[in-house]
Amino acid sequence: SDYEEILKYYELHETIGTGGFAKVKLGRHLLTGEKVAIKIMDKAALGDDLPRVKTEIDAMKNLSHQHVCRLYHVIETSKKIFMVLEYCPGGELFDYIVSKDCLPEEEARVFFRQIVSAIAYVHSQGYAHRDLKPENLLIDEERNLKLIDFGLCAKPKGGLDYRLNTCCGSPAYAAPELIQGKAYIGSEVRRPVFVCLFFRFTLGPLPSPPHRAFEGSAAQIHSLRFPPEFCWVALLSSSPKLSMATDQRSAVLFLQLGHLDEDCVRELAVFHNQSRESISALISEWNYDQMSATYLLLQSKKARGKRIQLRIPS
Ligand SMILES: COc1cccc(Nc2ncc(-c3ccc(C(=O)NCC(=O)Nc4ccccc4)cc3)c(OCC3CCNCC3)n2)c1
Repeated sequence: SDYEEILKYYELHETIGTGGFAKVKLGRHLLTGEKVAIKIMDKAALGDDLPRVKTEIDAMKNLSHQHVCRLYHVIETSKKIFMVLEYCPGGELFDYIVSKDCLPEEEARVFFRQIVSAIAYVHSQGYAHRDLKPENLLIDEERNLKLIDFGLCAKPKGGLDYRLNTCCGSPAYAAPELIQGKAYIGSEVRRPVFVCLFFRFTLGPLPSPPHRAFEGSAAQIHSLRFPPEFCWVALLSSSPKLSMATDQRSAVLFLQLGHLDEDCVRELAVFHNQSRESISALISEWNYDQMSATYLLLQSKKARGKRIQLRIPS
């Protein structure tokens, strides 16, 4: 069956989300005990959207950043594609904001910085996300944000400055220039909704269509009853450019990828009864198979201060 291969390495548990053509189940990696999110796509249902999934998988293989959800393992069978991804126990940012009614400014500021850092990084790798919304921002165990995407990301052929025309993403969160059908540059589209969602405001009846509220002068924005003390106008200014300082830490991460974590390599070498050199060579191929998935999950476990002991499957 199509589940034979995935069940060799993971337990499958309840469904935690369904997107357009994907179902996401909670899983557990047998060797490390780590929870994972397993995105299951049916190749027939994907139809001519299949290339977009390949684009997403290639994108994920090139994206390694502390605020972008990590891809661990890809398994393809005759009918299905399984993507084993980082599980975020905190769920969606959207639910978190609603549950707290409003975020304290300091917390909103930290989240906002993490989003800008993730987006700047994704852009620096030549990708435009194109469906940025609170449902696609998840909270990890340290209450940091992780950017995800349900396969809408685009790597414009003409590079990032190529003028994208397809109006995509979710209308409710779209920036004015998108709704007005203007050609836009993927990396410059405004994100007014984040300013709203993050700053204390009571969810009054949004003027319809919602994006109208962000046009023009600050006066209209008061109609959203923004507390005046927030200096948000700069973010909603008419020039869409957000200066995105890429986060230096992601560069460090890339360097780390060059040097594998000795403890994790040793644990795998012992488990597989192989030399550390042969294990390091296998991991460094980054085939997104069981070897690299186990290495990444051990590294994540170690980063959280947990023991990295591989279990002999019972
Ligand atoms: C505790 O209760 C809860 C409750 C809810 C969730 C969780 N946790 C939890 N952890 C992990 C996931 C997940 C991670 C990655 C991807 C993905 O598709 N990556 C691909 C990707 O990131 N591309 C990409 C990124 C950046 C640039 C370019 C491409 C898909 C799903 C999840 O999903 C559940 C859905 C539910 C519907 N809304 C969206 C999330 N849920 C936990």
